Amino acid sequence: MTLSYIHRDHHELSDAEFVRLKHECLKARDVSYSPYSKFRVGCCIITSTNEFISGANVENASYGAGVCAERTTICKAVLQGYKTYKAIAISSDSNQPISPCGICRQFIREFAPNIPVFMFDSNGDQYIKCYLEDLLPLSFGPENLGIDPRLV
Ligand SMILES: O=c1ccn([C@H]2C[C@H](O)[C@@H](CO)O2)c(=O)[nH]1
Ligand SMILES: [Zn+2]
Repeated sequence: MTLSYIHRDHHELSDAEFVRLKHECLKARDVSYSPYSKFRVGCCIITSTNEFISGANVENASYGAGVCAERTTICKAVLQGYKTYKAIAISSDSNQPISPCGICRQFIREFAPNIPVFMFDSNGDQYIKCYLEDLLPLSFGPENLGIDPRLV
């Protein structure tokens, strides 16, 4: 299990990438549409070609139709042509880092089987970093169906 709390070793990313990832992830909360839960979540991903793409949760009067920040962000990236990622970050207004729900773990897994997941508290002072494989062990993915998402 690779799980670490409140630390400084964001080794896959440069310091500049980490700072930007955090900033864009926190800023993304501003576009959250969450009038029902009033729980704003922001997300940012860095694509394998170093684009930063952000999103937020979008809720619905039919509550179950709401979409989490992680999935709006990934959909945005895919629709812009980016299907492989090197990091994902999420934040909310909670003073504790929050972690992606089960559906989002599966959604991330489709395009990024084992990227680092950074979970920030509301002001970005503290974060948890772990890997997707730890959040979703023994996962099912496109390879099991003979598909390579990069080639689709
Ligand atoms: O990791 C998470 C957890 C929750 N939410 C959203 C879903 C809903 O809009 C609100 C409350 O659950 O937060 C996310 O976007 N990502
Ligand atoms: Zn989710």
